[in-house]
Amino acid sequence: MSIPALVRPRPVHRASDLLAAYLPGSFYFSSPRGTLLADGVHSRVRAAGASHARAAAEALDAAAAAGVPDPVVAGAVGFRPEAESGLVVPSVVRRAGAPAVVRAPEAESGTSWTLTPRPEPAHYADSVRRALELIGRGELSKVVLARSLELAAESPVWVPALLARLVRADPAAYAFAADVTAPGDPAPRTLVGASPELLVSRRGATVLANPLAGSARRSGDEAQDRETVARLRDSAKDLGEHAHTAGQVAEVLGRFCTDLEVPAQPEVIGTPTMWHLSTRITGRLADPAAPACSALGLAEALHPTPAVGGVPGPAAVGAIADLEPEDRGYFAGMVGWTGLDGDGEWAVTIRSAEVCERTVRLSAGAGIVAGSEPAAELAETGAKFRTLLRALGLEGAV
Ligand SMILES: C=C(O[C@H]1C=CC=C(C(=O)O)[C@@H]1O)C(=O)O
Repeated sequence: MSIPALVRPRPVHRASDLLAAYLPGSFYFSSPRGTLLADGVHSRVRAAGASHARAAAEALDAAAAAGVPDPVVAGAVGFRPEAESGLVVPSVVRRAGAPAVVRAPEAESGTSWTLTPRPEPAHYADSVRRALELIGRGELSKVVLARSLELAAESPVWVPALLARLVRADPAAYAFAADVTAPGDPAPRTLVGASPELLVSRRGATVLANPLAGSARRSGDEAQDRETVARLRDSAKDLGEHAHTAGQVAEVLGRFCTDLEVPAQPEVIGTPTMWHLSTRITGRLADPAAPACSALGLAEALHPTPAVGGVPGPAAVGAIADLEPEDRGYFAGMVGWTGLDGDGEWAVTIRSAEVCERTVRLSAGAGIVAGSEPAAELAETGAKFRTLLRALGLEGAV
């Protein structure tokens, strides 16, 4: 006679209820795989140096021993993991299915904002030129250069409403809101966004990564978008930019997997505001029990992919430090969760903003390769801002 496995029944929630229950300080993450809302802090995960996976595994074991139901490590890690990290084991986790498609609510209007580009567009274009010189000298093949928009509202920004608009505008996105308050912040700080890019997801021994690179603005006009997609699919510059990213992600995952499936050609995927070249890479883990093979361990091994860093990686990270006047903070890092069994899901923190009371700092980057044009990269980063600007009711402001 077989003995039924002991299972802890999970409460059943609706994705829309979890979204409605989000409050600043909670952790929210939704994707086509499901929705997770986490509250309270059972413990904080403090990693020595850049490696969080081992500290996370220890924190999860301790939480399970203390009786925390369904323990997960959740939160965000910045572009420079040694500088910014906000990972916790929450006290309570609620899960639901993927967000449903509903009519996106109109963004608030009537708030007046001041907008400050950081750096000035001309400075960004100049940085692109300098990156092209490095590429011309053979020091780099690709580097992603980012810029930010700093917005200030008249009154505090209500993050739950902003998150709800992001989720409803694109229920298939990796949508998130994570508390990233740092000592010295005048008020709570939240990282919020709707990323199209899955860094890595793990379910049992199966892993999936979905690197994106190579982009075009989505106009909303069907005929024009058909042309744009056809051009993107054939663009040697974008295909090259994409190959750097997909190749590196496949190479890193190959170290952990017994078999890996990498499509020969990227496909084009769309968000409400952009088109991207996309490669879905799947693999089977050789040793799923190793902490390095947890979803967080794999995410750390992959970060920064050339979708946010460049090739070769260390030279690109150095060039970013030299050419970008502002620190990236949590932009172009990772956000997600990992459970006790090592399963989980981590997205790249792009199409995101850090919100602190009345201020919103949103950032976007573009991959620079031989053949890139400063004006086009400036326009591409501007187009990428639209995910957040739309949700703030500010599209067309830049
Ligand atoms: C760095 C960003 O996008 C990355 C992901 C998709 C396409 C990209 C590109 O075409 O440059 C970027 O690598 C961003 O949105 O800020």
